[in-house]
Amino acid sequence: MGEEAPEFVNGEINLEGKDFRTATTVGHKTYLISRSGDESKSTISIRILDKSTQTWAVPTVLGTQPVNFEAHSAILVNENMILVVVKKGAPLIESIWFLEVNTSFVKQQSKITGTEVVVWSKGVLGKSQKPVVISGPSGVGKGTLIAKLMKDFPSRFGFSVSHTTRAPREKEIDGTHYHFTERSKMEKEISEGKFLEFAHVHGNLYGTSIEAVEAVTDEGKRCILDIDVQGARSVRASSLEALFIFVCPPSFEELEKRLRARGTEAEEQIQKRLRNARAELDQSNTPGLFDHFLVNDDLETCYGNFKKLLLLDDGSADSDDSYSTADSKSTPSYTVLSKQDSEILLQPETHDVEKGIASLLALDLSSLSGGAPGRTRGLKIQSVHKD
Ligand SMILES: Nc1ncnc2c1ncn2[C@@H]1O[C@H](COP(=O)(O)OP(=O)(O)OP(=O)(O)O)[C@@H](O)[C@H]1O
Ligand SMILES: Nc1nc2c(ncn2[C@@H]2O[C@H](COP(=O)(O)O)[C@@H](O)[C@H]2O)c(=O)[nH]1
Repeated sequence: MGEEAPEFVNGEINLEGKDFRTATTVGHKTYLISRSGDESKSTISIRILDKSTQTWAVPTVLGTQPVNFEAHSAILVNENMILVVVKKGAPLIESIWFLEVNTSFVKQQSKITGTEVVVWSKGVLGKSQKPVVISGPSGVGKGTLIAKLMKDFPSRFGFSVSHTTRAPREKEIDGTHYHFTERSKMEKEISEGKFLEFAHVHGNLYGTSIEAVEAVTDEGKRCILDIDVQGARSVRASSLEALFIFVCPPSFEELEKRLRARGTEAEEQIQKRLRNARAELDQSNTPGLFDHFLVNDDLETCYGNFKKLLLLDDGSADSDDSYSTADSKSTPSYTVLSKQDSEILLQPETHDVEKGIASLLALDLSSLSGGAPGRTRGLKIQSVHKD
């Protein structure tokens, strides 16, 4: 594993002098978190000691992990997760991570892999607006509506770039319209838990990676997903809270006309898409699946109604959860000091306090939401000023 073996003193793990290693006990298990590699290219490795059997396990580690840090500190948040603060010399918010050890996602993945599982989730300040899922039959105009929204509100909305095994159309750019990928590669990544949802659509595999959604929300934008009805159903069943909109054609004849006029599909594919359209229109009526329906007859009218649903018609922003006012651009390094109820105190390095560039911080975890396989949101940070 590339790091030193743990030493024991009186039956406990000896951590003395090892600022790169922490041991956190959750129930009868102790999670040993160590840095492996050097400071310029360090990653975290994890081992689990089952105290009842005195056996070590190397868990399957999922999620995006913290990299390139000097040291870390850790504290138990609750029986489900450990807060890990890494020392990075980067804005504090880049340093706050959660290691999930017992959440429902961990249990689900443990069942699938048949191994011990831990999952990383990055901490994010404040909450984000609900992503918007847009579904509807091929050719109805989803892409056209989304393109108009992106053009009018580029700083407010971001598109979740899906993965697909279908071949790119002329003018489609890899990484912008889709991540065009090989089926075997995509299937492997699905089995590694990297996808929020996936479905076989019109003979190809399509899917939304967790990273695709997080990349948009990390930029502070509202995420738009253009996915089929099966995908919408999977997102409904996931932990991602979203707004679900179904776009209907004014008639089946008009849908066929648009699909043909677009000129991107061969006849066989057009026939397949039209057959699937009937099924999608039927399934869109599943109770509780879609929150809103839009009929895309006249484009401008439909776009106006779309904006109304997103509360954009009167020039006001959609409900915007306020973010913490803590200065997330400061770069002092912090370590975990103590925990009381849902508040964790973080201590800056002594010389940062002496220089007057840092004070104690209180991390309020009472409104956490989300979590692995996505980000852990709802963090609030406040400076604690001494009188
Ligand atoms: N209201 C409308 N009236 C007439 N044509 C339209 C309207 N909306 C979209 N179109 C046209 O219909 C065609 C299909 O639209 P678009 O590509 O946006 O559909 P889509 O739902 O995204 O399809 P897919 O699911 O296959 O990606 C395009 O050529 C587009 O210009
Ligand atoms: N379940 C998912 N469906 C997706 C995703 N990305 C796109 N789609 C849907 O596929 C069809 C066809 O798209 P096309 O670009 O080949 O015309 C369309 O209904 C999309 O909504 C996805 O990630 N997951």
